[in-house]
Amino acid sequence: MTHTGKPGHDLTGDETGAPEPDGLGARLVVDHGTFRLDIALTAAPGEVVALLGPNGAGKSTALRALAGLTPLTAGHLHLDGKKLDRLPPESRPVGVVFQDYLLFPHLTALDNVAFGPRCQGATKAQARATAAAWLDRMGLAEHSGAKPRRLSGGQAQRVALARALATNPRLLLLDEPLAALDARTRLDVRAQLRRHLAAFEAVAVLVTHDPLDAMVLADRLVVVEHGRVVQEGTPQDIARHPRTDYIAQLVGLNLYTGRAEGHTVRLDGGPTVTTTEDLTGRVFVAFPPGAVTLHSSRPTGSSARNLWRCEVAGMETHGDQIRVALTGELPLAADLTTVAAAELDLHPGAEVWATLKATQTHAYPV
Ligand SMILES: Nc1ncnc2c1ncn2[C@@H]1O[C@H](COP(=O)(O)OP(=O)(O)OP(=O)(O)O)[C@@H](O)[C@H]1O
Repeated sequence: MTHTGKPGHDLTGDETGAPEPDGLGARLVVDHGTFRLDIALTAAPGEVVALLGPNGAGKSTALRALAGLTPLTAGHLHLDGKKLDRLPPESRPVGVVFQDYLLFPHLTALDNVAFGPRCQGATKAQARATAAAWLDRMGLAEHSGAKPRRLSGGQAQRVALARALATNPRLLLLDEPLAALDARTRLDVRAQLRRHLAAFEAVAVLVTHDPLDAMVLADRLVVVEHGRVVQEGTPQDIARHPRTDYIAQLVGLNLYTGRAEGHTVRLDGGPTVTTTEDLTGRVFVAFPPGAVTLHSSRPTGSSARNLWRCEVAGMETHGDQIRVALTGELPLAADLTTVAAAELDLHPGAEVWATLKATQTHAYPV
């Protein structure tokens, strides 16, 4: 991947008169009645950024604003130093892969891909040659004469990607690129898409509410909730240091805030937790559900510094484990094997004791 490693882009752009760097520099403000999107978004050429967030967070609105399908209420949009705000969608150097691909049903795969170059002024022969090269690169050469209805979901996805890339976009937008695929196809297509995105030298922005897609496909995640950016960083950084409940749930962690004094954190409105980190002041404390051990009676002689009395609020299968939701002194999720759940005679309302080793917790400043 061709990371330029450029430091933070100028977000204010023309407001300061500073030249805009290559890549994407945007502040997208869109008013939809009671909903307001207001996010800053920057990306260097070669970077893949995922907008991740729950339903209704504003991800699609952001994508539509980048594509020019929804006008900005305020803010700005620069790409490779050029201002795009007022350009109509068809004049923007932007390629879009829509969630359901939106291939032209009456055109062959080849002509679907040739459509963009044709619109850009290529002759029919040139456009078809470009399209054939892209289909070949996508491993679809033998399907070039097929109409979309004869293509599998994974093949249609690649045709849509080829169609977007055939126009040489400086910004590639992908809206939930894998959502239309079944679980098995998804795995393959995700791996292929990752390779194509890695080879793409301009900016790619994808929208997803699937954390796995985001983590596998993107170099950087921008998490959006209620129209605002709540956290951004590398997938590893976000998984290790979630800063909202939504992100903690996505990455499967129990997350709390509190005040640290050395190795002890007094959780907001809750008990204390002993951690390995030595911190002072406001902190987050996170730990995985698998780090919690449950006991049917108060354990004696346990070396765990963290011991809480809880009540089982609910249980559900989670992979090959049982995830137990607990209330009480400290609301938390615990994962245990089916055998362990049976031995503990767990059921909603059951009283249990939870222990957690300090070494399994992770504290970091708010
Ligand atoms: N054209 C529109 N007019 C009015 N409100 C809109 C319009 N488009 C979206 N909204 C509202 O804006 C908010 C954000 O919607 P958006 O589709 O951008 O969210 P999202 O994060 O993409 O969600 P999802 O994952 O469900 O697609 C929602 O409250 C939605 O109802």
